[in-house]
Formats: sequence, structure tokens, C-alpha cells
Amino acid sequence: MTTDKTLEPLSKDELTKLATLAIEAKDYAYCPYSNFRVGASVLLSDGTHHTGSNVEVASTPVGICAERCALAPIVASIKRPAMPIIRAIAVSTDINPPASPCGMCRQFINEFATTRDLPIYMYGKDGLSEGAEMVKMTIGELLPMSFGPNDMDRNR
Ligand SMILES: O=c1ccn([C@H]2C[C@H](O)[C@@H](CO)O2)c(=O)[nH]1
Ligand SMILES: [Zn+2]
Repeated sequence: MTTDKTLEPLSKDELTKLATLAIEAKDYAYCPYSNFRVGASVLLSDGTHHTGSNVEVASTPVGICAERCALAPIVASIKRPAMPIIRAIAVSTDINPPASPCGMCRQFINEFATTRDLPIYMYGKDGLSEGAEMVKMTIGELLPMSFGPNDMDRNR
């Protein structure tokens, strides 16, 4: 796991951009079975943005969440041993309070987080409008006592 304990906090403009991308990513959701749209956006330390949306299939457990849809191509587009440094993630749903990443996505995010302080911003039905609900939590808060890549080497 790459270690970067000093993630630069997002400026207001950076957060607005990241949130806007997550909100827009909902328009790409393919969710005819749940009709529950989710958009995700990821900001890397190199300044690039990446988005994903939930993609369902008729065999419903086979579908993928927006968060993993956004993250997997990031990891798969970088040649090893290099790894991305994720600065922040935003997730957008159409409900209040805003939905938070499912357990599977928390584990997936944790795998690629370079610090427990990686912020995850959750937006709800009012998006970015005045007075809209937003929840910010770190991956450490969302997945306490996690089992991650470093634990594989313990006791070896
Ligand atoms: O954080 C979440 C929670 C749910 N979903 C998707 C999975 C499924 O397509 C739909 C309903 O669970 O929402 C996500 O993409 N991310
Ligand atoms: Zn998920």
C-alpha cells in the first residue's frame, strides 16, 4: 500500500467540482431493477477526476456499485508497481440523508486508500443546492477495525 498521510484538503472549488461530477454521474446509472441511481467521483493527487455509476444486470447480484465502477478502472489504468493516490471520493444518491457506500465498497475503497483519513463526501436528493444535506466521513470512520493490505503481512 502506498502511504501518503498528508492528503491535501480540498478547496471549496475542488469540492464543488468533485461533487458536481458525482451528481452528474447519476445520469449514467443503469439501474432498471432498483431505480436507485448512484454516481461516484474520485479525485486523484495528480488532479485527474474519474467517475462511475451503478450498473445492474437482470441477475441482480451481479451488478456493480458506482464506487467500485469508478475505482477499478483507475487502478487498472496504472502500470504496477505504481499506484494512484486518492485525495477524495464523492457519492451522490437521490435520497436524504444521503446514502453511504455499501460494505463491499467500503472494503474496496479501503484497499486503495493511502490513509485512514481519506474523505468521502455523500450528497443526497438536493445535490449541491442551498441548504442541501451533505455528509462527510473518512474511510476510517466508515470501516473501523478494517482488514487491509498491510494486515496480510502481519506475523510473517
Ligand atoms: O453506495 C451505494 C449503494 C448502492 N449502490 C447501488 C447498488 C444497486 O445498483 C443499487 C441499489 O442497491 O444501488 C451503489 O452503487 N452504491
Ligand atoms: Zn457498494
